[in-house]
Amino acid sequence: MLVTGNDILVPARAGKYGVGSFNTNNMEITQAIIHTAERLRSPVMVQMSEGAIKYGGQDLANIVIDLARRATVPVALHLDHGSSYESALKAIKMGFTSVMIDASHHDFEGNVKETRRVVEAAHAMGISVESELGRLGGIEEHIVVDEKDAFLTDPEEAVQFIEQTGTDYLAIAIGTSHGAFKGKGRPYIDHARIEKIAGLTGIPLVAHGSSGVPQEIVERFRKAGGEIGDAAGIADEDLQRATGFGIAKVNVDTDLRLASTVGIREALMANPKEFDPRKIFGPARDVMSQVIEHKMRVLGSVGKA
Ligand SMILES: O=C(COP(=O)(O)O)NO
Ligand SMILES: [Ca+2]
Ligand code: NA
Ligand SMILES: [Zn+2]
Repeated sequence: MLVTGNDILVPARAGKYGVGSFNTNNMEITQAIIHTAERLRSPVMVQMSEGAIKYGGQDLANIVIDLARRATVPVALHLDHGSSYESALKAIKMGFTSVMIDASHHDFEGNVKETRRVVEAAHAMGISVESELGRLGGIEEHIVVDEKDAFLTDPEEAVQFIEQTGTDYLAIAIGTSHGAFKGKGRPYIDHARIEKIAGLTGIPLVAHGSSGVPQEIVERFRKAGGEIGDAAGIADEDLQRATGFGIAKVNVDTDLRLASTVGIREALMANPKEFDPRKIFGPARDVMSQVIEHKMRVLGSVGKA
């Protein structure tokens, strides 16, 4: 069933488990996310960035909304990294049931102002809101945040920010970053900071940049002709510790990008004569499903629906 982000995340925070929020850009990715959630009886969030909206528009949103409505587990459609009030409102009009306003590149007051505007409008329409305090490293699709500017979330500021905005859930900067190269080897996650913020706040917390970049998938990507440097993601045990404190929404995009590309590359390599798109895009679903299943088991959302 199609539900709001709060319907999924408030129980997750209370139950100290995480729920995957997976980015989609087409039908096959959407099917892999929702069918795997149904198979494992797991709640799930499907998210579209502004880039995905540019790429697939209402067509893609309608695929997600229809699959979500027919799903036998709770599914929310979430706007990832909404960059403005207008973008958030447009997503709500498109049928999204959860929106992020990412105004974390503004100063505190600017972020509060923009976030509160979205919260008031979204709440008036029964939609829940994610906002962000602190700046992730790595590439945010429209904002390049280089290491020196990436600053971690201050726990006391987080309390103030939540009070002044009414945000339903909060993305915090705790050491993760977007993309396939999250720092040398195992990225540093500030568990003490997560524990402190969770201790001072009661709302679901969000971890961005939470792809694990499994080495097995990276190897398969290379073997199937893909080129990638020494890629690294967040370790499973780091995610498990984080969800134990209060991280309830866990964003995953890179793992599905790698998994779907592995499926397609392997299909093309194995059968040079193949030109039936179902035989080329279909295998991507299977590889993505394995990656999604692993993530849901790590987060503890299996059987929670
Ligand atoms: O935070 C993410 C995705 O992060 P990854 O690149 O680690 O999948 N989307 O908002
Ligand atoms: Ca941001
Ligand atoms: Na988001
Ligand atoms: Zn993100």
